[in-house]
Order: sequence, then structure tokens, then C-alpha cells
Amino acid sequence: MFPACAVRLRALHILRAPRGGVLPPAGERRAAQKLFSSEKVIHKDRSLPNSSWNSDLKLMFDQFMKKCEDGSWEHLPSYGSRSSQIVQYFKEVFLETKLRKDEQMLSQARLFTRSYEDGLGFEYVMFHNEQEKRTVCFCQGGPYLQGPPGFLHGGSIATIIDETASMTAIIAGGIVMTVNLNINYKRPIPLCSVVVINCQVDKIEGRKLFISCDVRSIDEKTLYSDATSLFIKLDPNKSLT
Ligand SMILES: CCCCCCCC(=O)SCCNC(=O)CCNC(=O)[C@H](O)C(C)(C)COP(=O)(O)OP(=O)(O)OC[C@H]1O[C@@H](n2cnc3c(N)ncnc32)[C@H](O)[C@@H]1OP(=O)(O)O
Repeated sequence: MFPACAVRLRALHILRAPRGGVLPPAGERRAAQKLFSSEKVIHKDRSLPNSSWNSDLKLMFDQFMKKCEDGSWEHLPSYGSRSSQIVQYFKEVFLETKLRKDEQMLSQARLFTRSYEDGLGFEYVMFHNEQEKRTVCFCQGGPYLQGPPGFLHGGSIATIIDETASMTAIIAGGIVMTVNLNINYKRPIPLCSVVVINCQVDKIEGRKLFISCDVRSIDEKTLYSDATSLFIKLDPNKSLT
């Protein structure tokens, strides 16, 4: 276990201790509270520019923020740990009681795509167009996502495609999970370059949502990958496990 992790667990234990009857010393409680209040940083919107963003990513962000002004596009915020109502609902309805009660594990859980430090992994921002049922994601894949030297790992490309397609499906259908993802890798993506992932809802049949995506250079001249995916809307009456 990492030392930081151990500190968090200790702090969590201290804050929970009154339920066990014995109150830890006030100094220890204050330190524990401070540690957790400083973690509000986890909830900062990670889809806003930071110093690791290159000029292409900043440019695309600015262009699409402008498009949001007339309401046709919407900027989708993104957090290190998902904390939206949909996630709360997911936890309440679909997470087994055993898992839900494991607060230590849940408090450490991070969204995979937001688990790297700034600039090392996925730097991305998404925008959604409701009328077109379309989501675009601008992504700069950092050095920790390397596969072949100088290029992105195919799994990291699949991850950001899945993340963008999931957002598209969740907006259209509520609580869904990916059941199928097919990707054609056509050209390798240079590390630290910015790509645009364009996802749209092709059709909805009952609980099935069919989403298609392509990944291109921002000048749209290079098609790096295309993909189709199938999402299933979860049935609250069926257990996930
Ligand atoms: C809230 C935030 C969510 C964020 C999600 C982010 C994206 C992700 O990372 S998801 C993680 C990876 N995905 C998974 O782990 C999903 C694993 N799969 C499952 O748990 C189950 O398949 C689940 C719960 C999605 C659906 O199960 P269940 O409700 O029993 O549906 P089931 O009856 O089997 O299938 C429904 C329909 O879909 C079809 N279907 C299911 N899987 C597939 C597939 N792989 N290909 C084609 N069709 C399929 C079935 O044939 C069925 O069709 P029909 O109704 O015509 O007979």
C-alpha cells in the first residue's frame, strides 16, 4: 500500500471513530478533517485547460466554448471521481450491498481516464450536441499512454473511444454499459498529439444503443481509427453479478 493511501485510511478511521464510541484526540480529528477537505480538489473539473495542454487542445477548447454560447453545443465537465446523480443512482441500484459498504475502496476509486497527473495520461474535453445526438472529444494522449515507441497504446485509444461513446450513450439512454466495442486501427496516433473523437447515436432499439465513432487529426485529414459499439441500458430488476 502507498504511504499516502495509508494516511487516508487512517484519517478515514479517525473520522469514523465516534461511531465506535471512542473519540480520538481533537488534534488528530482536525488533521483528518483537513486532509479530507483538501481532497475537494478531486472534484475539480478536469476538462478545463491546465498548463500541460498544448496549443492545439487549447485552440479546440476555445473554439467549442464559443459554439456553446448559442446553446447548440454543451461543454461536459469531468471529474476524477464521478459524482453525478447518475453515479449515485448506479451505486444505490446496481452496486451490491457488500461493495457499497466498502467505503475505503469506494473513497479511493477514480475514473480510469482521470487517474493520471496533469499531462501524463489522458487530457481531454468533451462537448455534446443534443440535436445531432453527437459528442466530440478532443484528446491529447500523454507519455504514459505509449504503446509502440512514440505512439499511443491501442488500449488507451480504446479507452478514450469507450469513454466518449459511453457519454454519448448515457446522455441518450441513461444508465448503460458497453457490451461490445469494435475498433479498426488505421494509422498510429503520435504521442502528445491532439485528436478529435466524434461519436454519434446511430439507432436505439429497446435497451440497445448503437454508437459509432471515428478518431481523426484535428485538421480532419487523417483518419486514425473508427469504431462501433453497443451499449445496453441496465435493468434495475437484474443483478449485475
Ligand atoms: C454510470 C456510469 C457507467 C459508465 C460506463 C462506462 C463504460 C464501461 O466501461 S462499461 C464496463 C465494461 N462493460 C461491462 O462490464 C458490461 C458487462 N456486461 C454485463 O454486465 C451485461 O451484459 C449487462 C448488464 C450490460 C446486460 O445484461 P442483461 O441486462 O442481462 O442483458 P441481456 O439480456 O444479456 O442482453 C440484452 C440484449 O442485448 C444483447 N446483447 C448483450 N450483449 C451483447 C453483445 N456483446 N453483442 C450483441 N448483443 C448483445 C442480448 O442478446 C439481448 O438482446 P435481445 O433483447 O434482443 O435478446
